[in-house]
Amino acid sequence: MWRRVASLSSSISSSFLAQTASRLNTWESLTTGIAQQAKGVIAPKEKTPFITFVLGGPGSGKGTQCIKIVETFGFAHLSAGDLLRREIASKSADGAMILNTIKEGKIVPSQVTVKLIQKEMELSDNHKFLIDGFPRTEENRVSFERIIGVEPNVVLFFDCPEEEMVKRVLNRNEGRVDDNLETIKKRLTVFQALSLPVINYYSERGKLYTIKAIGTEDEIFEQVRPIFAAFETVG
Ligand SMILES: Nc1ncnc2c1ncn2[C@@H]1O[C@H](COP(=O)(O)OP(=O)(O)O)[C@@H](O)[C@H]1O
Ligand SMILES: Nc1ccn([C@H]2C[C@H](O)[C@@H](COP(=O)(O)OP(=O)(O)O)O2)c(=O)n1
Ligand SMILES: [Mg+2]
Repeated sequence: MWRRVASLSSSISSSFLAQTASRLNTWESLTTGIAQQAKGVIAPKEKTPFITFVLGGPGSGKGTQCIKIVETFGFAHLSAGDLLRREIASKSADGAMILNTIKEGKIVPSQVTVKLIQKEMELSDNHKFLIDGFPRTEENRVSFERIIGVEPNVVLFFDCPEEEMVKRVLNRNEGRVDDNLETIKKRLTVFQALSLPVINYYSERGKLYTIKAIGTEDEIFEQVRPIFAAFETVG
């Protein structure tokens, strides 16, 4: 599990820690390093993480399908957009910059977003993560790999016609500052220019699962379900 514990036994030998460190390899950066474990701050994560990136244009249904995946397969849902909106609401130092970026339909600097994702991953007891709306740019992707130190197991792409995405976003009714025609148009341009290359990257690496994101929510989920069911069977 991913739980933090108050202390590790002070009798843990350095050779044990060395072995643990080598087993953890990719997780050292995420868990702030083995040195802190030696100090008794953080317990080793017991399970290898299973990471799914959830991609698709604005309004393609990522968040809606993530809720179903969580209910059915027990993932932790980390929405990059929700984490950024939480920063705005908390009036943190980056809040004003994030708000302006989102209003403009642009992408927040990767370091900010990756740090928020990293914090949520560290705090989670789960080892299965749905990272929704990330990576949206090559810079996002490279930054995650550098800071977190792992690659996704699965990348879902919700492929939806633009006119359907626009219709859905304009009807979303969640009071979002970016759910207006002007911002959506900008977001669609950013999606084509910056997000499609990331989708192509994962396609070339054989990690991409493309979902035809039209039809009812349940019909779409029936395309999603077998992808995760297959991984459950494997282990
Ligand atoms: N299959 C669907 N058909 C019609 N509307 C949908 C469908 N899936 C989601 N929606 C609605 O479209 C809007 C955008 O969905 P959302 O899940 O927020 O997309 P995203 O996270 O990709 O922007 C929401 O109001 C949602 O209720
Ligand atoms: N990786 C990300 C994800 C979201 N953002 C910003 C810019 C996006 O337009 C907004 C909203 O993202 P969100 O995923 O919530 O949007 P949709 O659910 O696709 O409509 O947040 C970002 O800068 N970087
Ligand atoms: Mg969303």
